[in-house]
Amino acid sequence: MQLQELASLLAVSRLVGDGTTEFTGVETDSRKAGPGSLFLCIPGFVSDGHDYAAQAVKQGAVALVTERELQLGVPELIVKNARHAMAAIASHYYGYPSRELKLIGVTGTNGKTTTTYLLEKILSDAGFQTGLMGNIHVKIGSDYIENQATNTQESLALQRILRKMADIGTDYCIMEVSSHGLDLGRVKGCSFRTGVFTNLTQDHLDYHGTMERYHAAKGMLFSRLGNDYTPDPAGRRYAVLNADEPASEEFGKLTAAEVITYGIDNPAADVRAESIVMSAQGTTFRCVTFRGTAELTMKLVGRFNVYNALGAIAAALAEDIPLEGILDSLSQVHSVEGRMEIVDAGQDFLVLVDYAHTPDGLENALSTIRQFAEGDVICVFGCGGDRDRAKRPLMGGVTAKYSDYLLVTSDNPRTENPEQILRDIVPGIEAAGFDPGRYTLSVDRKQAITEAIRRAKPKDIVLIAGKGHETYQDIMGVKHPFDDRRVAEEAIRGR
Ligand SMILES: CC(=O)N[C@H]1[C@@H](OP(=O)(O)OP(=O)(O)OC[C@H]2O[C@@H](n3ccc(=O)[nH]c3=O)[C@H](O)[C@@H]2O)O[C@H](CO)[C@@H](O)[C@@H]1O[C@H](C)C(=O)N[C@@H](C)C(=O)N[C@H](CCC(=O)O)C(=O)O
Ligand SMILES: Nc1ncnc2c1ncn2[C@@H]1O[C@H](COP(=O)(O)OP(=O)(O)OP(=O)(O)O)[C@@H](O)[C@H]1O
Ligand SMILES: N[C@H](CCC[C@H](N)C(=O)O)C(=O)O
Ligand SMILES: [Mg+2]
Repeated sequence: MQLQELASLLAVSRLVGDGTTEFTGVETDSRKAGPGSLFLCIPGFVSDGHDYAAQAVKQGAVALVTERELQLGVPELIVKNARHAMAAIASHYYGYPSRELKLIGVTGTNGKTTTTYLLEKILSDAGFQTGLMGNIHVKIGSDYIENQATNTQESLALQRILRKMADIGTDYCIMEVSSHGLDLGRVKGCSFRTGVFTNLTQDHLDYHGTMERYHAAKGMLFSRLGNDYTPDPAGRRYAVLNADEPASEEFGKLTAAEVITYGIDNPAADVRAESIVMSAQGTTFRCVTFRGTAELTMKLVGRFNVYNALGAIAAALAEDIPLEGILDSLSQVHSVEGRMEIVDAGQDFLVLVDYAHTPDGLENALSTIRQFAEGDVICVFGCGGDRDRAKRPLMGGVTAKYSDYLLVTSDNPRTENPEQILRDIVPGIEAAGFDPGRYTLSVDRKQAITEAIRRAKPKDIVLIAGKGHETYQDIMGVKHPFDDRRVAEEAIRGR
């Protein structure tokens, strides 16, 4: 492709040098920029891509997209906003792949991974070729690539993945859309078929600053849904909204897409769960929809998973998948990796690994466990570093409310002092009036898990929260191998 072709994408841009310069690849990371590539200079949070342009040119980059003239001996396309330009360029370079498949985005504070997983199962069981993008892995055809990057990829990586999916004839791509992804324009250029909203509770205030701005970021997914009322079913757009969530009303107004709602409490929801019966083995409910009513028995536990199932059902019904088929698929799901996952090494108490890492996630996980607990509830948890600090005491308060014993430990401290993160959690535990003799603080997560398991008596439940499927612990930028499930198994065997 020639550089001048990209200049035509943006009205406010300026070409310096030979516009006919051909490039054969696009990169934002100088370390990967090879001969013949176009290097995009992105100003980041830690460093500025412009500072790496010279390195990229040295490695063979033949042209640059920049926000200021760099004069490095190669042609430059100077743009106002490199991040926005990246999204436009990525979409163009990869040939607008989201137009060649049906893209379903799931956003919300909690439940994105679970909902995408359920929807992918339903659609693939219905005979469609599916792709998946989320923070456990990226699935392209039958290839699974573990996702070590962000939940929602940068636009360049995202469009590249969508191109691969489109090329192998993928019918549906189901992806998690994070608030960072929306705010940083990572999904600009994505033509979404459907947006699904799960819920909005506190998280990521370090990034968004206020709940209002966090709310507004989530709303972007819905304001983006098509404005072009195509009568052809293939061109229709749907906003699948949780009718029990206050934010849904506004998201419904933001979108031109057809709104389909789901819920438990709101009787006006288009897809509802009635007569819910929950147990430690699973959940049964009557599913009342605009395409009939049927009963579902699923192995997923907790009221929050009823919501996740309803969101998936509503989105699948919009795709004309028969209700019986949908419920049949859901009844087969055992658990989603790292979400209320049982660790069984033959012990006489229950050990669960769950990804709850927000106050609401913990409230859901623990209140569900409390309903079934016959013995004590022992909870191991921590809070991630370089993330929302305001949620730390709240997480302390929630765990104190539902647990009999707490082991407060490190999650991913990242670049923060692990001891300080623990100190930020404690005021919430104290404010809840929790007995100081019933909690311990230790930055060593392995030790905390081992101690929790040593303490467990028959019929107790140990919840190890926060890291779910993660197979590493990020300490000062170094990812040390760590898997809560393996550590728990070892501790059980070592008892
Ligand atoms: C705050 C944030 O979103 N940061 C993301 C951002 O990093 P950054 O802006 O700091 O990038 P940077 O390191 O300063 O580099 C700037 C530019 O210089 C380039 N560079 C850098 C070094 C070099 O040697 N050569 C070079 O060319 C980089 O490739 C980049 O283009 O761009 C990086 C590259 O795409 C991301 O990996 C990184 O995500 C980090 C890992 C992150 O922690 N993100 C979190 C906050 C996040 O996005 N989370 C959401 C929320 C999940 C949820 O809902 O719970 C998610 O979607 O995952
Ligand atoms: N609908 C829901 N409402 C509230 N809590 C939920 C819901 N679904 C799951 N959870 C809790 O939140 C945790 C994370 O769930 P899941 O991974 O599906 O969310 P996510 O939105 O993908 O999270 P992330 O933003 O980190 O990608 C689960 O382990 C569970 O404890
Ligand atoms: N997508 C979330 C994951 C948090 C997982 C938890 N283990 C932590 O490190 O805080 C985030 O980036 O905030
Ligand atoms: Mg997720």
